[in-house]
Amino acid sequence: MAPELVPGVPKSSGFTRPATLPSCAYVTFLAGNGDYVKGVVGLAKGLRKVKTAYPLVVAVLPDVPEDHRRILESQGCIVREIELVYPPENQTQFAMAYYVINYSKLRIWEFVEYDKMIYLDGDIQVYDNIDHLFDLPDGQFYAVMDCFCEKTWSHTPQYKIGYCQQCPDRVKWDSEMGQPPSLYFNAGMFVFEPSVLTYQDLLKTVKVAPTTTFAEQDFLNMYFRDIYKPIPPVYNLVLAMLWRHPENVELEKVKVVHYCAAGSKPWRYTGKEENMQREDVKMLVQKWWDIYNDESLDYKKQQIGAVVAAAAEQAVDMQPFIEALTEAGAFQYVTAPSAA
Ligand SMILES: O=c1ccn([C@@H]2O[C@H](COP(=O)(O)OP(=O)(O)O)[C@@H](O)[C@H]2O)c(=O)[nH]1
Ligand SMILES: OC[C@H]1O[C@H](O[C@@H]2[C@@H](O)[C@H](O)[C@@H](O)[C@H](O)[C@@H]2O)[C@H](O)[C@@H](O)[C@H]1O
Ligand SMILES: [Mn+2]
Repeated sequence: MAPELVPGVPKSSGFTRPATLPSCAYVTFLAGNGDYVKGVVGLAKGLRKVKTAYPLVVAVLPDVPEDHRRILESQGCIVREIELVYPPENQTQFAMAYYVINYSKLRIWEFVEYDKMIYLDGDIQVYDNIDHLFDLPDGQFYAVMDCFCEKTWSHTPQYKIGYCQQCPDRVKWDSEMGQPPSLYFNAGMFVFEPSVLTYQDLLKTVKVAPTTTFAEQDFLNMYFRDIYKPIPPVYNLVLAMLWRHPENVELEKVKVVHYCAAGSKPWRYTGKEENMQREDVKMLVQKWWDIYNDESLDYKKQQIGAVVAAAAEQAVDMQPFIEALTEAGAFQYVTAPSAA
């Protein structure tokens, strides 16, 4: 009999996979012992809520403490330790000082047990299933176009003349300034194919690349410029788009929200920063918390529920197991419909 197909299970897990079925996974990045772990827990629960068929791998730097790693594993994440990637010696002032650690995202190209991965920042939430992105044609780098209108871009020529790729006709690029900037993506979400050759070339190139304000985001845009393919903004709503380009946003259709505007990280939200009192921002922050606080989305409860439902379907009497588990305090359990 053909081996059971378990989509997204890495080959190394002992399952036999037909060569034709690609192995896919979501991957995020976690550094430090701070509160970004809440972002990753929220992401894991959000992906479960939209019933993704694929696992979430968390690439952790060595400074992520054991207890945070245990929390992530208890939420069904695959925790993989990676080494720090140091950017070359530089005098550049990054837009955010902590961007210096973001170069370590490059390590995910080494996860070659997966044929295709979707990278998601820890400050992203997925509100609709996006598994279909794994079916995009190979050989391209897919991501959503960023916006140049936030103050974080004030150092750039495009900001100085008010040009933004989100609305190239509002203020046209002045050809006297040379070529307009190439299409530029936000590196908080992208679809890519792990590869040892690409990984080695990335690490070699980053050592000699100029360091710039948006650190690894700028570097990835330079590196993948020739194969970058924009995908619709519903797959990565850079929050500032709500007030910078509302004409490009249909909020009810948005599948992925990126809480990257200053003050918008839900787990740190105070509402004090600019734009943070907007009704749409407050709604999106609440939406994130509703998932984060939803215990029915916790990994353990979901798994037991799935096992019992499957057993009920196969008319297996789970009562003795449920009584034993309940006595052991494993969970407050609503008895599954009787198999009879
Ligand atoms: O202290 C930190 C800062 C950043 N990150 C990771 O690096 C990503 C990029 O940083 P951030 O999202 O804050 O950048 P932004 O998208 O806001 O520019 C985060 O989403 C996290 O996955 C982290 O784990 N710990
Ligand atoms: O290290 C550089 C970072 O650059 C990007 O964030 C920026 C960028 O998108 C600007 O365009 C926005 O104005 C800004 O708000 C936002 O924080 C990525 O989201 C993040 O993952 C990371 O790569
Ligand atoms: Mn982010």
